[in-house]
Amino acid sequence: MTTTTVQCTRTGLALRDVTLTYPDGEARLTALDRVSLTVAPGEFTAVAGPSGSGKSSLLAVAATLLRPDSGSVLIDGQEVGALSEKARSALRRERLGIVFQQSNLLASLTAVEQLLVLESVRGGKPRAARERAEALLASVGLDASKQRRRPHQLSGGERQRVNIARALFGEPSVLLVDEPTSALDHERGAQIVDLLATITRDHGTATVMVTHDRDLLDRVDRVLAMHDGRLV
Ligand SMILES: Nc1ncnc2c1ncn2[C@@H]1O[C@H](COP(=O)(O)OP(=O)(O)OP(=O)(O)O)[C@@H](O)[C@H]1O
Repeated sequence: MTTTTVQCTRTGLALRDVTLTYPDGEARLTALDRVSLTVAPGEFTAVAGPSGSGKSSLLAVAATLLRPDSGSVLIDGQEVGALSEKARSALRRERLGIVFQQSNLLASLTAVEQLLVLESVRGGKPRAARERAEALLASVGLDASKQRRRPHQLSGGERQRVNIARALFGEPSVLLVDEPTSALDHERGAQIVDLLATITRDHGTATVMVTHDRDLLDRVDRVLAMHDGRLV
């Protein structure tokens, strides 16, 4: 019998010597060039760099959505490359929270339902799940009336808060966030980054935020610069 639930302690995220290439006509384009990175639980790391430097590719590999050509990815000490597709998706569900650049909220669902839909997939107890979803949304700054709104009735910053709460709903060890401030003005962007810093501390997540907003980098524990697929 194959076990899909991964039993391991929280040690965060590690990438070791990761290289990723994409097909580019006859040749291959190197998007990640021997990248190594460790993010401990409770640590908030930003990856900054110009457009095309490989930031989203780094996040996709860490999110186990792309397999690197070589090197390894460890989530809570578990080597991802060694896992079957089924075990990888279980690991993703149980260990990873992902906030994508585009808000991929479902148009017909209220904020609280965006979280509850995940629980219905998991088959948990509805009442406890609702209470937890409401508490999480409140903790990211959405009051009861906003929790009942659909995405088009919320501002960009509020939608981003729903995205973040949804990513936290599965109690992830590793939180991966792609350009969370790109659609926001400076003040709202700063509030979102401060929120991510608080979450990292309170939930003990190993958080990686990709950004090219240099003004917000003094709010994180560590900044890594990406250039031409390399971390420098
Ligand atoms: N699916 C793909 N097929 C081929 N090349 C790709 C693919 N995705 C990305 N690339 C290339 O890989 C390199 C890294 O892209 P990536 O999206 O990781 O950069 P980025 O730093 O996230 O950029 P941005 O800040 O503009 O989002 C770029 O040269 C890009 O053109």
